Formats: sequence, structure tokens, C-alpha cells
Amino acid sequence: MVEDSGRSRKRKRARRSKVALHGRKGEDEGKQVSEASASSANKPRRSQGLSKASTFLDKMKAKLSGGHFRMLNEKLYTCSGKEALDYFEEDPALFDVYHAGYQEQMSHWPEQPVNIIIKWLKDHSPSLVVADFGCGDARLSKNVKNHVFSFDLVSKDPSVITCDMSNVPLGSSSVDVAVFCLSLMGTNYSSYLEEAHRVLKPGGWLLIAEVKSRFDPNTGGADPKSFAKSVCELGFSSEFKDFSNKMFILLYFKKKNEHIMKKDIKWPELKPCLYKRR
Ligand SMILES: C[S@@+](CC[C@H](N)C(=O)[O-])C[C@H]1O[C@@H](n2cnc3c(N)ncnc32)[C@H](O)[C@@H]1O
Repeated sequence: MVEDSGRSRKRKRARRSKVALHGRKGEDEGKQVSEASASSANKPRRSQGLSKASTFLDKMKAKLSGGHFRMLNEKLYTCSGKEALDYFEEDPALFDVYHAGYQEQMSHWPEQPVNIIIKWLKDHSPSLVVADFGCGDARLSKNVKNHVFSFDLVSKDPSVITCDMSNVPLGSSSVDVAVFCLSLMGTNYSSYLEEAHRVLKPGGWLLIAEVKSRFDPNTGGADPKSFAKSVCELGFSSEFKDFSNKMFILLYFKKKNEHIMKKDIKWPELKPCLYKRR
């Protein structure tokens, strides 16, 4: 008897804990249904609230990453290439922050200079070997048939070679086209052009696209004429200039066959391109 009542107490306790864990059949199903219907009834209001919160959070995140981008952008314009390489080597994730912000800025430009250069290459022989100095996401190499050596501070694509572009792993007189698309960023930008001169074959092309405000003397920018003069003193001839775009300028040069490079070229200072908060 005693044993029996003990067993039945145990059974009752086991049933109680099972109910606590899973809910009573029927009663619990009903509860789940009513919860489900309550949640669907609440859905528009709750999801409205959630979407408001997530829009707010997204805005805050965008503000923070926009600020972070502007800080990194300014850093790249105000340090040397070597310093920039060391900086990103320490934290390569910062490169993603920079490029996310850069792409966001570019999305507001009516035309992307890299597409003009892609078109230029498509209009010329695909056998021309190209060096893309400061290639970013290597969009250039992905859109042309040419063999392209892509260089940047961080490699986000297996085809990109990590280096400071004042010292690229290419032999002298080995490429036909050197491209700088919005990439004359470091305080030592002239050493990038010297490196391009070294790797270009005689008669090779130097294609530069730069932010227009950096070459507007009315707003503290460099005089494009004195910039072009310095490039010519390095051993190039000026072949083409285009100032028609609102956002960027295009300056194309050709490497001279024979030239005695002028010593102590006076390079104009190129002011940083600081993006506005949007
Ligand atoms: C404004 S982005 C332009 C990217 C690409 N050319 C385009 O048009 O989309 C400039 C790029 O130059 C790279 N860069 C700046 N200084 C560099 C250096 N010293 N060596 C290699 N890459 C550099 C930056 O990391 C960045 O990816």
C-alpha cells in the first residue's frame, strides 16, 4: 500500500514535470494557436516598430561607417604610401570600411572614371599589358581582355598584388599602359609616377584620372598645367586632357623614347579629396 502510494506520487510528480516542460495536450495546443494568432494580429504594429528601429539602427550604422570612411580617406591622403601599407597591414578589415564608403560616394557620381579607362582599353589592342596602380576591387582587370597587373595596399581578390605602388614587383620597361584612377593619394605621389615611368616601355601610356577639385586652383587645388609640366619633366609627353566632367579630370601622357629625366622636379602639392557628410 505504502509502496503503491509512493509509486503513484512518483507518477503524479513525473506527469506534473512533463506538463511543465511540454504543456498540457489540448490546452497547450490552444495556447500556441492563440499566441500565434495574437502574434499575427500584432504583426503589423510590431514589425512596424521593428522596421522603424532597424531603419534607425541602419542610419546610425551608416553614419558611423561614413565617419570611419572619411577618417580613413583623409589618412590615405595625408600619409606616405609606406605608412598606408603598414596601417592596413595591421588591420586589413579597415580596407573594407574604406572601400564600402568609397563605393557609396562613387554611387553618387554620374560617371565612374574607371569606366572611361575601361572603354579606352577596349578601343585599343587587347595585347597591351596594363599596370593598374591602386586598383581597389580590381574592376579594371575584370572588365578588359588585356593582361592587367593590379596593385593595391590590400588584396581583396587573388589577382591583386599587395604592395606600396612606389615599389611594384615589375621589371623595367615591361608594360604598355600604367593607370592611376583616383589613386594619387599619398604625400609622396610623385614616387608612384616615377615608378610608372620605370615600368613603362618607351611609347607606353600613362593614364591619370583624378578628382577635379584637387586640380582647381580657384579652390586651393593644384594648377593642372604645372602638374602636367612636372610629369613631362619626368620623361612623358602630354597627349590628351579632358576637363569636361564635373567630378574628375583625365590626363593622358606617353613615355618618351629618349629623355634625360630632370633632377629636382618641382611637383605641385595635391590637396586631399575630403568627402562631405551625406
Ligand atoms: C580611390 S581608390 C580608387 C580605386 C580604383 N582605382 C577605382 O577607380 O575604383 C584608390 C585606391 O588606391 C589605393 N592606394 C593608395 N595609395 C596606395 C599605395 N601607396 N600603394 C598601393 N595602393 C594605394 C587605395 O588603397 C585605394 O584602393
